[in-house]
Amino acid sequence: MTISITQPPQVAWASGQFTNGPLIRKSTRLQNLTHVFMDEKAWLACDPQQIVYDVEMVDSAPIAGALYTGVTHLQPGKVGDEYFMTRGHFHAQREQGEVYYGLRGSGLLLLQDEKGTARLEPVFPGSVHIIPGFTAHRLINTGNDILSALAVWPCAAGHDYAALTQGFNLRVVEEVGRVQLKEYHHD
Ligand SMILES: O=P(O)(O)OC[C@H]1O[C@H](O)[C@H](O)[C@@H](O)[C@@H]1O
Ligand SMILES: [Fe+2]
Repeated sequence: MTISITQPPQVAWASGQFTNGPLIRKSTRLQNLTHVFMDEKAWLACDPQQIVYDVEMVDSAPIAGALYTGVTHLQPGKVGDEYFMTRGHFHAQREQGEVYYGLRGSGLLLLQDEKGTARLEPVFPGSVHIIPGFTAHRLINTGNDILSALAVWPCAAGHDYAALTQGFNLRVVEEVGRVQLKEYHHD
């Protein structure tokens, strides 16, 4: 019998930084987020090269039944008065869920079902978010520090961005120094 000990990937809980493991990294910049923020003029006035979020995920084989693990690091900032956020998506395989764990910073997880009903959960170090199937999800950074959250999701889930071209119905903005929610419908 041969026994082998394999070093697993390691993540530092306080920062969400991986220190080991086969990793894939992807940066999303303001220029990649066309029609994502409400204020088009403010978006055009921003530095297109500015990174909004980085995703670092464990490079695992997408075989049947497998899961992906990754950390999203969302920068603090705003476009106009709207806080930085991820693009957000439905899963291509709609029934597939996902789990997010807040690691650092503070923000909101926006969840929107297929009828367009939206709700929010606060994200903070240690928060656990069960994202059901048939639910679009987006992270929003309402704090002054990087918001980092670890995600675990089925490889089979895939991403469907096109289904959200009308955007999310709920927007999170800063008004007179406070976090405010706004209903928003694309015309
Ligand atoms: O795909 P986005 O909406 O840009 O979000 C960025 C990433 O956030 C999380 O880490 C999800 O688990 C990933 O599947 C997703 O790709
Ligand atoms: Fe997802």
